[in-house]
Amino acid sequence: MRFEERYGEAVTDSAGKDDYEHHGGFPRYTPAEVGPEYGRLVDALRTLQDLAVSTAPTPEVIEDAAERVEALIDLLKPFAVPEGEQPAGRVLSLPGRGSLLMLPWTVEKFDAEGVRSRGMFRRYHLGGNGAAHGGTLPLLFDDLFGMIQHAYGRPISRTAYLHINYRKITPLDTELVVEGSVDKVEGRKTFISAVLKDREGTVLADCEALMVQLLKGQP
Ligand SMILES: CCCCCCCCCCCC(=O)SCCNC(=O)CCNC(=O)[C@H](O)C(C)(C)COP(=O)(O)OP(=O)(O)OC[C@H]1O[C@@H](n2cnc3c(N)ncnc32)[C@H](O)[C@@H]1OP(=O)(O)O
Repeated sequence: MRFEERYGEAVTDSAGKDDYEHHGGFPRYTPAEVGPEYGRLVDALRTLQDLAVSTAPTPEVIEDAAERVEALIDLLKPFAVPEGEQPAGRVLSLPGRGSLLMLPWTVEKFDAEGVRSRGMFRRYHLGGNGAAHGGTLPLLFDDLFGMIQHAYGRPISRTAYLHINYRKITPLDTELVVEGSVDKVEGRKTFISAVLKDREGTVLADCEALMVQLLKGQP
């Protein structure tokens, strides 16, 4: 069953029940409806990112590629919309919710007990010597924590701190799983932790964070 079918109702329900005054100055985010062509585009753009950082073309090919990318920019530019209206980041069924910024991982558990997501770091996440760049792990954890506290029913909050322990090298092109949950809530503060493991269950990294609920109008 697709994530949207399984969890879309719960996500929409909790978003609808929120008192929006408690969401600081954030726009209202709702799941986006898109056709299969959107996932196709995002997937192609991810492969393009992989190739952009892993190829050494001739000057002629680079020139040709630059012209094609510039043509793509001209095609998409007229469709720019304000934050919250773009599908990117709001398509729950797609890896990384359809956002190029996010890790292309797929959520497979989303409830008050926690969130679990599965996927791979790709070539464009390379740090050095075959390992994922250290800066890509906070992105994975921070986005997971946003979802964890949303699934828990907490209002939109911002990360006050995020502490990662890098326990082992995080490999590229290898299926991994990350899972976390709320540890405790104290007033505006939500303490969350999560663990990144490989398929054998080896811990690659663990992370704990404090997220602070935004006050009315807080950016
Ligand atoms: C559809 C899909 C879902 C979609 C879901 C979408 C989710 C979107 C989530 C977006 C997440 C982000 O953007 S995160 C982006 C990265 N983070 C940021 O940019 C945050 C920048 N920092 C800030 O804005 C601020 O510092 C805040 C909001 C975090 C806190 O400031 P504040 O509101 O003035 O609160 P303040 O009084 O300082 O602190 C409140 C309490 O927290 C404690 N506290 C605050 N900071 C810390 C800290 N670093 N370490 C320890 N404790 C701290 C204080 O001691 C206090 O405890 P006590 O005295 O009460 O005990």
